[in-house]
Amino acid sequence: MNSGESQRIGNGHGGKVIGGVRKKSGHAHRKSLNDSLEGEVKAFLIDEGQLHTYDDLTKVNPVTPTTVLKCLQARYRAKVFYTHAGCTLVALNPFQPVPDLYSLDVMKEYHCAPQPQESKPHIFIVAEEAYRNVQGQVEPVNQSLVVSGESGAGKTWTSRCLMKYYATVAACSSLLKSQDTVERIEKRVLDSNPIMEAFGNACTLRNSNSSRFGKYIQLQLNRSQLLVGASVQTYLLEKTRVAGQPANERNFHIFYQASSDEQRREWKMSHDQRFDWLPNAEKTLEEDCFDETVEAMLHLGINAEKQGHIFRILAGLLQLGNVTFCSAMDESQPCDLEEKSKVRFKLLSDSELQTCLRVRTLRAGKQSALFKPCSLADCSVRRDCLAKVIYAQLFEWLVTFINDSICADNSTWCNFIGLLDVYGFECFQFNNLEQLCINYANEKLQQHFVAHYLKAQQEEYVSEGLEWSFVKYQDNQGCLDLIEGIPTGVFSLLNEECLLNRASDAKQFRVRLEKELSDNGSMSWDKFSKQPHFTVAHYAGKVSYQIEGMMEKNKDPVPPELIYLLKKSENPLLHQLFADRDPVGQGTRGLKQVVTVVSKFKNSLESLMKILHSTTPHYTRCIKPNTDCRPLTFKKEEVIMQLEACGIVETIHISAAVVRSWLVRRAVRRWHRAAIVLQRSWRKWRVSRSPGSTKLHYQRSPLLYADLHPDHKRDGVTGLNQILLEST
Ligand SMILES: Nc1ncnc2c1ncn2[C@@H]1O[C@H](COP(=O)(O)OP(=O)(O)OP(=O)(O)O)[C@@H](O)[C@H]1O
Repeated sequence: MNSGESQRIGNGHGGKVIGGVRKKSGHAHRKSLNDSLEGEVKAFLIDEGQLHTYDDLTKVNPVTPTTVLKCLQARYRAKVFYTHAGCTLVALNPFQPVPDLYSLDVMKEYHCAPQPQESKPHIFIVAEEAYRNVQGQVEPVNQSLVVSGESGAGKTWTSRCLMKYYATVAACSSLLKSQDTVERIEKRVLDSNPIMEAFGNACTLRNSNSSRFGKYIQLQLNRSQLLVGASVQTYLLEKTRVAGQPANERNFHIFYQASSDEQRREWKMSHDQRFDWLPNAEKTLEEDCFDETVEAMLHLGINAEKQGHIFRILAGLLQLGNVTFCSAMDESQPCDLEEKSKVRFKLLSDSELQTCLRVRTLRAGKQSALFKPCSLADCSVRRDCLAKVIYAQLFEWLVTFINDSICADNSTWCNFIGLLDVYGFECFQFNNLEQLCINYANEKLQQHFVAHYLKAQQEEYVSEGLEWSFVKYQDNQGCLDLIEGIPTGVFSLLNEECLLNRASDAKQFRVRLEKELSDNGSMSWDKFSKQPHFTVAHYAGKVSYQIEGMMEKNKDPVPPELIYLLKKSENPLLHQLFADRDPVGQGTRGLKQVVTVVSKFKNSLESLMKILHSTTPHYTRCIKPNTDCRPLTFKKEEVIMQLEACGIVETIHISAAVVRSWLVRRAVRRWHRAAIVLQRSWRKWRVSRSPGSTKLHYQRSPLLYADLHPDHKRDGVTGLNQILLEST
């Protein structure tokens, strides 16, 4: 997401840009690649011809960064892009279409397979497992598919595949009498994608179709497990992009889609007018498909009239971006508008807009008001602020509209499968509030992963009376306390600072942080840095955050006079977007009702975590094999950094420990005996599957049966209440 105006480390070519944090020096990476090319590792790697056959990394022995990397590399070379890593599916991005990998036939194959987990690793296994869990009604019935990875790794692609899978296997409409495609709910659910991507994605240095927001999509299923609706929740749209794009990047796709020659004619804009907020317009991307966006909008009920309002707003924003200011001759007067800025904004009264951008209104009581000319810099800030607030509100309106169009009535659905597509860890040369929020979200998800899978599994074995040799895992609670702790976490202190009726002072805030948080092991400071900053040791690596500008970003103030102006717009949609907005309730210094960016983000993340905790999660880690997005190119250094950042080796260790240390080594004998009983009384068992394990639940203790049939062979173990099987 946004790194402000800061320059990013590397440019997508140098290999230092971080989505999954690059936490080690080059030297350290070389070391981790070569550390153990001896003994067991050497012996394992000797049979290079076989490495691509390891479809589950828990079968690799020994599990080291080198062995895991080599297997993935061999599979990639063999054009095998999915590999299990215990409870996680690793998806390597091929960066080119792979014929028949996601075809209808392949979907059917996985959907109809008696044991899908025995088929080749594929994202459809994850999809099918989740789907069968819903059918099996084993608690928790609702499912979450968590897709993570750095920018360009393939999260959006994966989410789209998953949605298409459910829209196919859980299709409801074939049962309906209406053949009208507009009516088809699954089509409408899929149509939400091009709209959200047009308005929320942009071409960045790392990905030509980068999602600039996080999203959680709930696919709603009825009692017969048919898709009857969906809802979308979005997080942290990078709205700063609308009013300024990092060098060599672009604005949101929709601006390019809607400013073709044909569209310009319609909006009465000259075909050669240049827009400051439309950089790199000469680049034509696959994503610039206006017709698809418009068609999807129509399907979802955004009719031609509403579309007209939307596109007029977008055209107005581009015009606004061309407004520039220069100092007035007389300093006591408002700044002048540059000559080229005298275009008409068309959405608001021109004279009122020009006043609002250049003159601050200070209210003293209800009646009297003082007018103060803004500085040159302030004028630009107000212009950008106007654009950001309009675009963010428009995006929110679209999401609400989409939800109204695809969400099923509460009485018609009973379970859901949620797809979470979130941004990976970010670490740029300069990091600010956006990165802190994103990295905080990743810490929460990592904790969820650890808590759900690792901790829960260890506890489960203990409660089942099974022998378990504990595997160490990294607990990131300390880091979370540092960020979200009340009253002395970074977020709380930041909010406190923002509520004080005084101008923000980065140095002062830095001193406050040091005073309150110096005993937290996850926080540190570079004593030689001139810029006020703090460094957080995230589970995926250290990230330094600039303090300058952080308070302003957190307050995200919108001058009340801009909101008053927007409320008066003659564009019905723009008017509607701001009709209920209280102009003074937001971002005005000193007011209690200030809702800061971090408190909003923390609240929405807490709701998301609650949902995730109430579901059975399935994790997919997307890996970007090279930073240049080149087809079928595997850069070891790039991959290993991502594997380390998402803790995949640790995950494999634990999954492998689960399988080897007790499933196979100690308790397999008991399972041999129980299996035969299972075959006879299968119907009495309920099966729940997640990658890496299968659980069979029975009302009575499986141990009762364990002694009856001593000679049957399968890999698994009986606990006190469950039988756990190793997935093959
Ligand atoms: N399975 C796949 N097969 C073919 N191409 C793929 C696959 N996955 C990803 N890609 C290619 O990689 C590009 C980047 O993928 P995607 O947009 O899904 O990344 P992302 O992780 O969502 O990135 P961001 O966080 O920036 O949104 C896609 O536009 C597509 O060209």
